[in-house]
Amino acid sequence: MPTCPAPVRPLDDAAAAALTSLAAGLLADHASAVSPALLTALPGACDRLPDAVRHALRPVDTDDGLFVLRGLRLDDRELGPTPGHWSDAGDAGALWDVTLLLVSALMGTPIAWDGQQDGRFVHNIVPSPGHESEQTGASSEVLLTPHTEDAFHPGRAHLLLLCCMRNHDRVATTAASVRRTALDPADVERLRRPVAPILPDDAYEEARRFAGRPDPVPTLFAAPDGLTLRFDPAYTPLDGADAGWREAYGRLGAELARVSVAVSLEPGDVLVVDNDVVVHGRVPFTARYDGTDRWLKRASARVTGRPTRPAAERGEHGYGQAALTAWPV
Ligand SMILES: O=C(O)CCC(=O)C(=O)O
Ligand SMILES: [Fe+2]
Repeated sequence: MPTCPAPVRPLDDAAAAALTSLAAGLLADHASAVSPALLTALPGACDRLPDAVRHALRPVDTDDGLFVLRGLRLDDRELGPTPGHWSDAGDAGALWDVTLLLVSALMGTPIAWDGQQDGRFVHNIVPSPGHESEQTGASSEVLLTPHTEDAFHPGRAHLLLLCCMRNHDRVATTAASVRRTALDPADVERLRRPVAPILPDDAYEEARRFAGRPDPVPTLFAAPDGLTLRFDPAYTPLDGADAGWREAYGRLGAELARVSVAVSLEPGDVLVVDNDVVVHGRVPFTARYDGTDRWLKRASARVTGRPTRPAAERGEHGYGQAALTAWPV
């Protein structure tokens, strides 16, 4: 797998400084990165950024379905130890939470989930003892299979943002764009039919106890700009699917593996992924558990009016989960 052929969007020093000082000002005004008032102040703060910065921070607009924003400065010596678990993170790296929220707010509306990481809008992704083999951000020893983020839910993000705090071992995030695959039109037709459901992942304890019937959902969707996908094989039971559909699903997985790129994020990088076009994952690694582990911050945003998903999704129950938005929309 090639390492980082992902498109890089450079942020020049002036733009990086404007963003960082805006984030520092917001954090000083609100004392904590998890303050609800800070969230509602984000759009007004974004309006104060120069046009050039706003342009550099436009959403993903190519068939790669992703880019790496590079240019924000992060000094490892100023960062405390990597938390051992997301629940120990507290205010660690809070300036980066606010920076990531600003980048998200420039592209859409940040969202969060009651049932994930205490409803925080910025998640801490760190390897945690006891979770090594899970299919969640806290794992390490296993391949995190390529997936659409929060694929089980109709309110999932359009954009996923991963900001790298620390990555000494250069562990790669993987990403594959459905628009780079070469699929047989007959397979596309099959996979556009709602055949198998996608269950909530292990990060959502409450949703996993939901008693309602899981609805089958389409895997592919023909949007006006090209194909989009909703794909999470680790949480997709295939028992109700016929053999032809299963084979097509397998060929989609193989094509995504063929076009997959490995992005080894550097401190200060923000990987922006179009969650309708690209599935992402992570290669296996061995956790250090000594305070110097890999550490990412993750935010999610919705972009209103995007024609990238079937209208029928709006009728889904979402396993009783509701996304929270940073401000009323
Ligand atoms: O650790 C990574 O590179 C990606 C993990 C992941 O899938 C996520 O944070 O949503
Ligand atoms: Fe993910």
